Amino acid sequence: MHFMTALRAAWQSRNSLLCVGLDPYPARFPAHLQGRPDAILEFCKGIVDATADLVCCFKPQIAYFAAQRAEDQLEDLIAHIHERHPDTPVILDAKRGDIGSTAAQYAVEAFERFRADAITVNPYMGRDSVEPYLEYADKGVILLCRTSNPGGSDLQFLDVGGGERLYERVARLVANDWNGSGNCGLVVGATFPNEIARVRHIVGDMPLLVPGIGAQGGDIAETMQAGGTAAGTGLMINSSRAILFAGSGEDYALAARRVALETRDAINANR
Ligand SMILES: O=C(O)c1cc(=O)[nH]c(=O)n1[C@@H]1O[C@H](COP(=O)(O)O)[C@@H](O)[C@H]1O
Repeated sequence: MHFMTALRAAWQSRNSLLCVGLDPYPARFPAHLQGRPDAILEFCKGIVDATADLVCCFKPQIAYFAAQRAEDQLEDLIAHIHERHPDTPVILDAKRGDIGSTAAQYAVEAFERFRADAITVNPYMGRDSVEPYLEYADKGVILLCRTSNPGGSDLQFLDVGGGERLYERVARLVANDWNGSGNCGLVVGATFPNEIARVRHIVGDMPLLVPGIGAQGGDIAETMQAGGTAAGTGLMINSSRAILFAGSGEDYALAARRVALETRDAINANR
Protein backbone atom coordinates (compact mmCIF):
# COMPACT_ATOMS: atom_id res chain seq x y z
CA MET A 1 0.00 0.00 0.00
CA HIS A 2 1.14 3.58 -0.69
CA PHE A 3 2.69 5.12 2.42
CA MET A 4 0.36 8.12 2.24
CA THR A 5 -2.72 5.89 1.93
CA ALA A 6 -1.60 3.85 4.95
CA LEU A 7 -0.86 7.01 6.94
CA ARG A 8 -4.26 8.55 6.19
CA ALA A 9 -5.97 5.29 7.12
CA ALA A 10 -4.01 5.14 10.39
CA TRP A 11 -4.87 8.76 11.26
CA GLN A 12 -8.55 7.75 10.98
CA SER A 13 -8.60 4.24 12.40
CA ARG A 14 -6.38 5.03 15.39
CA ASN A 15 -7.73 8.53 15.85
CA SER A 16 -4.10 9.52 16.43
CA LEU A 17 -1.42 11.83 15.06
CA LEU A 18 1.20 10.38 17.41
CA CYS A 19 4.40 8.83 16.04
CA VAL A 20 6.38 6.81 18.58
CA GLY A 21 10.09 7.15 17.87
CA LEU A 22 12.15 4.00 18.44
CA ASP A 23 15.55 5.23 19.65
CA PRO A 24 16.75 2.31 21.79
CA TYR A 25 19.58 3.31 24.12
CA PRO A 26 20.77 0.19 26.00
CA ALA A 27 22.13 2.08 29.04
CA ARG A 28 18.55 3.10 29.85
CA PHE A 29 17.01 -0.35 29.39
CA PRO A 30 15.38 -2.02 32.42
CA ALA A 31 17.59 -4.42 34.36
CA HIS A 32 15.90 -7.59 33.11
CA LEU A 33 16.94 -6.77 29.53
CA GLN A 34 20.49 -5.61 30.25
CA GLY A 35 23.18 -7.78 28.68
CA ARG A 36 20.86 -9.88 26.52
CA PRO A 37 22.09 -10.22 22.93
CA ASP A 38 18.57 -9.47 21.64
CA ALA A 39 17.91 -6.66 24.17
CA ILE A 40 17.30 -3.99 21.54
CA LEU A 41 14.75 -6.06 19.66
CA GLU A 42 12.98 -7.17 22.84
CA PHE A 43 12.88 -3.64 24.26
CA CYS A 44 11.44 -2.22 21.05
CA LYS A 45 8.94 -5.03 20.56
CA GLY A 46 7.65 -4.35 24.07
CA ILE A 47 7.12 -0.67 23.21
CA VAL A 48 5.58 -1.42 19.81
CA ASP A 49 3.11 -4.00 21.10
CA ALA A 50 2.10 -1.74 24.01
CA THR A 51 1.48 1.36 21.87
CA ALA A 52 0.51 0.26 18.34
CA ASP A 53 -3.18 1.01 18.81
CA LEU A 54 -2.32 4.57 19.90
CA VAL A 55 -0.10 5.66 16.99
CA CYS A 56 -0.32 6.60 13.32
CA CYS A 57 3.25 5.40 12.65
CA PHE A 58 6.51 4.23 14.19
CA LYS A 59 9.90 5.83 13.50
CA PRO A 60 13.00 3.73 14.27
CA GLN A 61 16.22 5.80 14.23
CA ILE A 62 18.89 3.75 12.46
CA ALA A 63 21.88 5.15 14.39
CA TYR A 64 20.71 3.53 17.63
CA PHE A 65 20.79 0.12 15.94
CA ALA A 66 23.95 0.60 13.85
CA ALA A 67 25.93 1.92 16.85
CA GLN A 68 25.25 -1.38 18.65
CA ARG A 69 25.92 -3.55 15.56
CA ALA A 70 22.21 -4.37 15.71
CA GLU A 71 20.98 -3.77 12.16
CA ASP A 72 19.72 -7.36 12.11
CA GLN A 73 17.52 -6.48 15.09
CA LEU A 74 16.20 -3.46 13.16
CA GLU A 75 15.28 -5.78 10.27
CA ASP A 76 13.51 -8.12 12.69
CA LEU A 77 11.75 -5.24 14.44
CA ILE A 78 10.31 -3.83 11.21
CA ALA A 79 9.28 -7.35 10.14
CA HIS A 80 7.56 -7.71 13.52
CA ILE A 81 5.65 -4.44 13.05
CA HIS A 82 4.53 -5.48 9.54
CA GLU A 83 3.40 -8.86 10.78
CA ARG A 84 1.73 -7.94 14.05
CA HIS A 85 0.57 -4.39 13.30
CA PRO A 86 0.20 -4.39 9.50
CA ASP A 87 -1.75 -1.13 9.35
CA THR A 88 1.02 0.85 11.07
CA PRO A 89 3.48 2.48 8.64
CA VAL A 90 7.18 2.52 9.55
CA ILE A 91 9.40 5.53 8.85
CA LEU A 92 13.09 4.70 8.83
CA ASP A 93 14.82 7.77 10.26
CA ALA A 94 18.17 7.75 8.47
CA LYS A 95 18.45 11.35 7.17
CA ARG A 96 20.36 10.12 4.14
CA GLY A 97 21.92 12.42 1.56
CA ASP A 98 24.44 11.52 -1.18
CA ILE A 99 24.96 11.53 -4.95
CA GLY A 100 22.43 9.58 -6.97
CA SER A 101 24.41 6.34 -7.43
CA THR A 102 25.01 6.05 -3.69
CA ALA A 103 21.53 7.26 -2.82
CA ALA A 104 20.19 4.38 -4.94
CA GLN A 105 21.93 1.98 -2.55
CA TYR A 106 20.55 3.78 0.49
CA ALA A 107 17.08 3.45 -1.06
CA VAL A 108 17.57 -0.30 -1.53
CA GLU A 109 18.76 -0.53 2.07
CA ALA A 110 15.73 1.35 3.45
CA PHE A 111 12.96 -0.08 1.29
CA GLU A 112 14.19 -3.56 0.34
CA ARG A 113 16.53 -4.61 3.16
CA PHE A 114 14.70 -2.97 6.06
CA ARG A 115 11.27 -2.88 4.35
CA ALA A 116 10.49 0.60 5.67
CA ASP A 117 7.43 2.38 4.31
CA ALA A 118 9.14 5.79 4.36
CA ILE A 119 12.56 7.32 4.98
CA THR A 120 13.86 10.66 6.19
CA VAL A 121 16.21 12.31 3.67
CA ASN A 122 18.43 15.39 3.76
CA PRO A 123 17.57 17.56 0.73
CA TYR A 124 20.77 19.61 0.82
CA MET A 125 22.39 17.82 -2.17
CA GLY A 126 19.45 18.60 -4.42
CA ARG A 127 16.93 16.85 -6.60
CA ASP A 128 19.15 14.20 -8.23
CA SER A 129 20.25 13.04 -4.76
CA VAL A 130 16.60 12.52 -3.78
CA GLU A 131 15.40 10.99 -7.08
CA PRO A 132 16.33 7.38 -6.20
CA TYR A 133 13.98 7.49 -3.20
CA LEU A 134 11.22 9.28 -5.14
CA GLU A 135 11.32 6.49 -7.75
CA TYR A 136 9.82 4.18 -5.15
CA ALA A 137 6.50 5.89 -5.79
CA ASP A 138 4.59 4.03 -3.07
CA LYS A 139 7.17 4.85 -0.38
CA GLY A 140 7.24 8.05 1.66
CA VAL A 141 10.17 10.45 1.28
CA ILE A 142 10.29 12.85 4.21
CA LEU A 143 12.71 15.70 3.70
CA LEU A 144 14.38 17.77 6.40
CA CYS A 145 13.01 21.31 6.19
CA ARG A 146 13.14 23.14 9.54
CA THR A 147 14.78 20.82 12.04
CA SER A 148 14.06 20.92 15.76
CA ASN A 149 17.62 21.60 16.99
CA PRO A 150 18.81 25.15 17.81
CA GLY A 151 21.66 24.93 15.26
CA GLY A 152 19.13 24.29 12.53
CA SER A 153 18.93 28.08 12.23
CA ASP A 154 22.59 28.33 11.18
CA LEU A 155 21.73 27.39 7.59
CA GLN A 156 17.98 26.83 7.35
CA PHE A 157 17.27 30.44 8.34
CA LEU A 158 19.55 32.00 5.73
CA ASP A 159 17.88 34.46 3.37
CA VAL A 160 18.17 32.87 -0.07
CA GLY A 161 16.78 35.92 -1.89
CA GLY A 162 13.78 38.21 -1.70
CA GLY A 163 13.35 37.52 2.00
CA GLU A 164 12.80 33.81 1.43
CA ARG A 165 14.59 31.59 3.95
CA LEU A 166 16.30 28.35 3.02
CA TYR A 167 13.74 26.16 4.81
CA GLU A 168 10.94 27.97 2.97
CA ARG A 169 12.72 27.33 -0.36
CA VAL A 170 12.97 23.63 0.55
CA ALA A 171 9.26 23.54 1.34
CA ARG A 172 8.37 25.31 -1.93
CA LEU A 173 10.68 23.08 -4.02
CA VAL A 174 9.37 19.89 -2.52
CA ALA A 175 5.71 20.92 -2.82
CA ASN A 176 5.96 22.26 -6.36
CA ASP A 177 8.68 20.16 -8.05
CA TRP A 178 9.62 17.00 -6.18
CA ASN A 179 6.21 15.69 -5.20
CA GLY A 180 5.08 14.37 -8.58
CA SER A 181 4.13 10.99 -7.11
CA GLY A 182 2.50 12.54 -4.04
CA ASN A 183 4.93 10.68 -1.79
CA CYS A 184 6.78 13.60 -0.12
CA GLY A 185 6.55 14.89 3.41
CA LEU A 186 8.63 17.40 5.38
CA VAL A 187 10.29 17.48 8.81
CA VAL A 188 9.51 20.58 10.85
CA GLY A 189 10.45 20.75 14.53
CA ALA A 190 7.82 21.31 17.23
CA THR A 191 10.30 23.69 18.82
CA PHE A 192 9.57 26.22 16.04
CA PRO A 193 5.78 26.69 15.78
CA ASN A 194 6.03 29.89 13.73
CA GLU A 195 7.96 27.99 11.09
CA ILE A 196 5.49 25.09 11.20
CA ALA A 197 2.80 27.63 10.30
CA ARG A 198 4.94 29.06 7.45
CA VAL A 199 5.57 25.58 6.06
CA ARG A 200 1.90 24.62 6.34
CA HIS A 201 1.00 27.77 4.41
CA ILE A 202 3.48 26.89 1.64
CA VAL A 203 2.73 23.18 1.22
CA GLY A 204 -1.04 22.89 1.76
CA ASP A 205 -2.04 19.52 3.20
CA MET A 206 1.33 17.74 2.75
CA PRO A 207 2.10 15.55 5.78
CA LEU A 208 4.61 17.00 8.24
CA LEU A 209 6.76 14.90 10.56
CA VAL A 210 7.08 16.97 13.72
CA PRO A 211 9.68 15.85 16.28
CA GLY A 212 10.50 17.96 19.32
CA ILE A 213 7.66 17.46 21.78
CA GLY A 214 8.48 15.56 24.97
CA ALA A 215 12.21 15.56 25.74
CA GLN A 216 12.95 18.63 23.56
CA GLY A 217 10.18 20.68 25.15
CA GLY A 218 8.05 21.58 22.11
CA ASP A 219 4.47 22.64 22.85
CA ILE A 220 1.66 20.37 21.64
CA ALA A 221 -1.04 23.04 21.51
CA GLU A 222 1.17 25.44 19.54
CA THR A 223 2.20 22.63 17.20
CA MET A 224 -1.39 21.70 16.48
CA GLN A 225 -2.49 25.27 15.99
CA ALA A 226 0.36 25.91 13.57
CA GLY A 227 0.41 22.66 11.66
CA GLY A 228 -2.96 20.94 11.73
CA THR A 229 -4.90 20.81 8.46
CA ALA A 230 -8.56 21.76 8.08
CA ALA A 231 -9.38 18.06 8.49
CA GLY A 232 -7.50 18.01 11.81
CA THR A 233 -4.78 15.70 10.46
CA GLY A 234 -1.61 16.32 8.37
CA LEU A 235 0.85 15.68 11.20
CA MET A 236 3.00 12.84 12.53
CA ILE A 237 3.99 14.21 15.91
CA ASN A 238 7.00 12.26 17.16
CA SER A 239 8.02 11.56 20.72
CA SER A 240 10.87 9.14 21.49
CA ARG A 241 12.66 9.36 24.87
CA ALA A 242 9.67 10.65 26.86
CA ILE A 243 7.73 7.52 25.89
CA LEU A 244 10.51 4.90 25.62
CA PHE A 245 11.97 5.65 29.03
CA ALA A 246 8.78 6.61 30.91
CA GLY A 247 9.49 3.65 33.18
CA SER A 248 12.67 1.83 34.09
CA GLY A 249 11.37 -1.43 35.54
CA GLU A 250 9.94 -4.64 34.15
CA ASP A 251 6.70 -2.77 33.45
CA TYR A 252 8.46 -0.24 31.19
CA ALA A 253 6.08 -0.98 28.30
CA LEU A 254 3.03 -0.21 30.44
CA ALA A 255 4.62 3.06 31.52
CA ALA A 256 5.33 3.85 27.87
CA ARG A 257 1.72 3.13 27.00
CA ARG A 258 0.52 5.49 29.73
CA VAL A 259 2.62 8.37 28.40
CA ALA A 260 1.73 7.55 24.77
CA LEU A 261 -1.96 7.66 25.70
CA GLU A 262 -1.57 10.99 27.51
CA THR A 263 0.35 12.40 24.54
CA ARG A 264 -2.18 11.18 21.98
CA ASP A 265 -5.01 12.64 24.05
CA ALA A 266 -3.21 15.97 24.51
CA ILE A 267 -2.79 16.14 20.73
CA ASN A 268 -6.43 15.21 20.11
CA ALA A 269 -7.61 17.83 22.60
CA ASN A 270 -6.10 20.43 20.28
CA ARG A 271 -7.41 19.10 16.95
O1 LIG B 1 14.03 13.44 11.45
C1 LIG B 1 13.80 13.36 12.67
O2 LIG B 1 13.08 12.48 13.10
C2 LIG B 1 14.28 14.45 13.54
C3 LIG B 1 14.40 15.69 12.97
C4 LIG B 1 14.60 16.81 13.79
O3 LIG B 1 14.61 17.93 13.32
N1 LIG B 1 14.74 16.63 15.13
C5 LIG B 1 14.67 15.39 15.70
O4 LIG B 1 14.75 15.30 16.94
N2 LIG B 1 14.51 14.28 14.91
C6 LIG B 1 14.53 12.91 15.51
O5 LIG B 1 13.38 12.76 16.33
C7 LIG B 1 13.69 12.05 17.54
C8 LIG B 1 13.44 12.95 18.73
O6 LIG B 1 13.59 12.23 19.91
P1 LIG B 1 13.10 12.79 21.35
O7 LIG B 1 13.68 14.15 21.50
O8 LIG B 1 13.65 11.80 22.31
O9 LIG B 1 11.58 12.80 21.31
C9 LIG B 1 15.14 11.60 17.37
O10 LIG B 1 15.13 10.31 16.77
C10 LIG B 1 15.74 12.60 16.40
O11 LIG B 1 16.79 12.02 15.65
